[in-house]
Amino acid sequence: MAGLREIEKQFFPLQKIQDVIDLFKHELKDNEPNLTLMSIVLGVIENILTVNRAVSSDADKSNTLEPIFPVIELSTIEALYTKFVTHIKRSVDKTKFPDKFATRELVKIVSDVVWCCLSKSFKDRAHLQSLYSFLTGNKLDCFGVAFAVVAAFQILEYNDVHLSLSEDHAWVVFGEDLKETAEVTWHGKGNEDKRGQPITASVVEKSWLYLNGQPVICNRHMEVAAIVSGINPSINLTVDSVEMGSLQQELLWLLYDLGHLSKYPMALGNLGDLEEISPTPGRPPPVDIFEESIQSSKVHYHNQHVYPYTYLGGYHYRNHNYKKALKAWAEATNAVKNFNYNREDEEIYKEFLEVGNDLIPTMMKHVASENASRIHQTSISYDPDCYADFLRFYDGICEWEEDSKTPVLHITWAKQLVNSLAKFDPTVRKLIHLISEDGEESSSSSESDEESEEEREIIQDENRNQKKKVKAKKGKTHDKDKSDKINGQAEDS
Ligand SMILES: CC1(C)CN=C(N2CCN(c3ncnc4sc(C(F)(F)C(F)(F)F)cc34)CC2)S1
Repeated sequence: MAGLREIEKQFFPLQKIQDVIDLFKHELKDNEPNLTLMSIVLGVIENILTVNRAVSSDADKSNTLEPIFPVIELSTIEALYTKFVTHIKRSVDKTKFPDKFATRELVKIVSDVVWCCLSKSFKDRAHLQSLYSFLTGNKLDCFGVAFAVVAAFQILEYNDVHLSLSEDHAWVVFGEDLKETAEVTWHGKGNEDKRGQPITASVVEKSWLYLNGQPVICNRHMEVAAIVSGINPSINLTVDSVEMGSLQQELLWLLYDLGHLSKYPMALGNLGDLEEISPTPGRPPPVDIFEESIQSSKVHYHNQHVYPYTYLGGYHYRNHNYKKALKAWAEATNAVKNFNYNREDEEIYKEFLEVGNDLIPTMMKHVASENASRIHQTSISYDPDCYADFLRFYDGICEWEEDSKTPVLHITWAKQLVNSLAKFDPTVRKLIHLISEDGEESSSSSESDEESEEEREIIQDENRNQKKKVKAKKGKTHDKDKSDKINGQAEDS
């Protein structure tokens, strides 16, 4: 790939959101959309609208209706574009790699070409995902490094190297019919990077971090979807740039209409979140988009993705549809239960920790206070479906922990389970049938005192097991802050 093509230059200067949409529309018509150009353009705009927000000295535009979209000059973009292309072409001697397809050795070299320029400072800050961040600040986050490697291979004219995405990690696939894999970036904190290594079946099996072999394998158009999905409109922890959010939303609808989100559940989830914040007239409601995300995971990834359900659960929780939230969360643990939890799966652990120990307890409290004022029948604490989904949520967490090297549950989980369980009315606890996987039914019409006796046994078992586990864990290595918590708990309990 040489310098910018004449046709690309004609879109500049970019002066409004529509100009960016037009540029992306043009690039997406091409079977080799220019990843480097689009990443730099989005990075420049994001930087101006979130990091270095220009506030005019006279009437501060931010309090008028007038948009503050920056003017993006061709010269700015071309200088950065040339810098990246030159850096890549100067660092890789293609004559040594005559093959049409990339080799593992070449993937490692290109990963090193990106890696060697990175500053060792913070990597999990916001706005470090684009080539703009790489070229102006020598900083990239985990996703950004993997994307930069793929963009570099496009410049080197290899069309077999593509981005492979799980729900918390990125790597590349390459070679004839993409059957090779390689780590090109790091993951998480305190983990040695494994760059250059293949992702083997034993690493992938029952691993959420590698989605049990069902990652999103991108083509060039889905790689454009990944950089659009990776746009971060946040100005700070509480304020988002309206213009950046609108640009992301419109670009995601463009990609959606072209069919490039159909196999990308997280991008659909991101779009659903944006539609909740600011609905686009004539477009489907957020729940339909979250449903498409779930369907995409079912159809293309054997329902192994978890985030589609937590997107939906979060949406229903925020909108006080507590019954539907519980159903989505039960389906989320139904997906995660097939994995074995390990120390690199912390992100999904934190999701479920928040659901089990914050969102559900808050919901049950909220509902309890509502009960006083509302007719009982409609409340979730009287609804057997809700109770069943509540139990399925925890059953999935327990099955996730089974056979895992790293424990999931600790005393706080058991305490919150007991608190939430007690918020369901005793009558509702008689109305459900517990059917085990081998179809064996346990009677549900048992007398309440027998039932509550049985439940007391379950809870006592749980506490006994927890105490055993907590004692055992004292000697076992675990992720730092959790073991501190557990040891702390052990003292209290
Ligand atoms: C339901 C949620 C808690 C709300 N946001 C969620 N996101 C936000 C967006 N997000 C994503 N959205 C689009 N694409 C990707 S690729 C990716 C990743 F593979 F992990 C990477 F590349 F390592 F960072 C992450 C991610 C990660 C998950 S999950």
